[in-house]
Amino acid sequence: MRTSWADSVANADSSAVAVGASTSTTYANAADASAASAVAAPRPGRASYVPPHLRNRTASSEPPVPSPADGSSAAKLPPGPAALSGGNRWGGGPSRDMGRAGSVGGGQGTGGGWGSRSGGWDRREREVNPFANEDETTEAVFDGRDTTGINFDAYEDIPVETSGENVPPPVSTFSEIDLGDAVNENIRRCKYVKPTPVQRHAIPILLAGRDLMACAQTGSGKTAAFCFPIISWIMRGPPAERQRVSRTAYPSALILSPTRELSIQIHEETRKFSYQTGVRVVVAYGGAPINQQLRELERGVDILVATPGRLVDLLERARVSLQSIRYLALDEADRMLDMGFEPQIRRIVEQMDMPGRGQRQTMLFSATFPSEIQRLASDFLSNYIFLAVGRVGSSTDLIAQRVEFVLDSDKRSHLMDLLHAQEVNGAHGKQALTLVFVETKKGADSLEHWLCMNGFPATTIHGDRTQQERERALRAFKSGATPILVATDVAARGLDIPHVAHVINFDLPNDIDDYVHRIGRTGRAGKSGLATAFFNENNSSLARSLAELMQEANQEVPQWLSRYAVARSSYGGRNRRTGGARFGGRDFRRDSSSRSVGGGDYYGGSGYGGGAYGASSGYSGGYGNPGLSAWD
Ligand SMILES: Nc1ncnc2c1ncn2[C@@H]1O[C@H](COP(=O)(O)OP(=O)(O)OP(=O)(O)O)[C@@H](O)[C@H]1O
Repeated sequence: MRTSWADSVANADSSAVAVGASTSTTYANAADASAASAVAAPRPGRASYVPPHLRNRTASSEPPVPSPADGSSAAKLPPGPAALSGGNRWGGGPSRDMGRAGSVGGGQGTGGGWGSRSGGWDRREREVNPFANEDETTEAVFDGRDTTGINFDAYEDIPVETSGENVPPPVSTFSEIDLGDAVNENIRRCKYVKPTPVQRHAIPILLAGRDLMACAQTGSGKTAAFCFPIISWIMRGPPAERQRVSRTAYPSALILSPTRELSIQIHEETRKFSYQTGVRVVVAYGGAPINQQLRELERGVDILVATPGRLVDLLERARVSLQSIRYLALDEADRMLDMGFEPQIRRIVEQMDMPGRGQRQTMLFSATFPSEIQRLASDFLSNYIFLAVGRVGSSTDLIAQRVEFVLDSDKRSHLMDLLHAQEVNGAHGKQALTLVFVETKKGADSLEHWLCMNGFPATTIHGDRTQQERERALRAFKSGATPILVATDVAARGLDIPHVAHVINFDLPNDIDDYVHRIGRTGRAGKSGLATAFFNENNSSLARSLAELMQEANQEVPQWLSRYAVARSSYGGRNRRTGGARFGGRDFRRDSSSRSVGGGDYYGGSGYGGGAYGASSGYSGGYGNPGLSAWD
């Protein structure tokens, strides 16, 4: 495999520049008043992994921890999945939570006292601190720019729509939610001051044990929205049945994501959120040696973060069983259910040993949710709530979008002009990161080479690179050692890279949702960002949806683009977004027309109808063909 020149440079540099996974210094001063440090207790001498719900177990005669007088903690807790079904749905066997610290009399089997898990943390003292060093190093490289341009209040006025039966009310603060002391402490460590809108709505819904399909803008904190409830539930939940078949791991929660890098990132985030809770998180993804992942699994796992391909491998080897799964989260759920992935997901969810819908809690999250995919997704959900924060599939107003008409033959020189201008005016700080999206893996290699030859430090990430190369490239980019990353869609979704100032769509995607995810790599967590797209005749099928999207996001639409959009419409161009300014927080269940098979979708177009999704969208190549795909 080729090793990129830039990577070698970056590799050398990165020994001097440690990479911070996620910096949020803007949220300094965060201190949830109710947060209190979890107290580590002496470690009992146990050799094998013990799941969190059993770790505090002492003598069965231990008195229950009394409920707080003010009724906080347990009193505030809504009934969870177990309570909803009248007890332990998963365990069938004898109750194993007797004497567990935090087990409160009168609870519904779930107990309370989330913050009182005060003993028996056999692993906590050895746990590597996932917060170590991240702020100082990254901020040193980025010149403290994280403190500028923050506008988290930008999300305040965002329209929110929920549908479904008995939707639990939203909360305004983390302390209202009472996720437990240890999680609260981690929220403080993450410097999250208050929940984002999707968190305000989704967390209470999930804590109430409800299934959820949630759609919220890129960079708006969806990861924490599903991680916090999962961690809290596992900390306090009823014991899942664990048949100790040798070497088979029985996770309680499964988080699936479409790319290796995203799974790695979710794992890192989840480790932070669950630090010192005793909840053990393991990641499994393709392209990396399986033996190490097997060893990690053998040590025990509560939350398994995985890509579908590697998970199927582990299931086939009987090294993982899904029979104890109580929480299933699909991140980038619309991608997980598109043509490339759906069969694999169905196999994992419906044909292995995972409890059926209604027997587990299922949560689907994405920034885009085409109605056709919603329809498919409903197979996995039970009496679910649909939550839309912002316009479904819209970009945030925080991202300034520009579209320029550039012929293919002029793209490179135009790119160079942009990069030079960026360098000269320093508009985005001294270490602004630029992410350049191209359509093909070959195109990515060739552009990276050309940039490097012209003195621009670039690296690349795509499906033909080894996993090691991919991770090295991403590290070099994140750290600023190689501030230009040329990428295919493998980097389009979910990646949270704090200092991306500019996303350039060198080649526009065929599908507007891909555009939404790509530009969403900038303008995250309330920060502003810039997205530039090179448009020409070859992209005319995207003109209408692009113009509408820009309009919705209060961006100036060039007249020439409007003309393309109109021309496209009059030729009956397919467009999923002809709903225009209509609020996209729409549950497909409420749109009777969307029920007809092959009919128009919510957006008024027919792009998704009759299976057009995927086939017409460029997914058919890279994503649709698992053999060629990096999506494993
Ligand atoms: N309550 C909060 N306060 C401050 N920052 C937050 C909060 N919640 C999340 N963040 C930060 O916001 C950033 C974006 O979060 P996240 O990656 O979960 O977004 P997302 O909605 O999943 O985006 P995408 O759709 O691109 O996957 C992260 O850096 C995260 O640490």
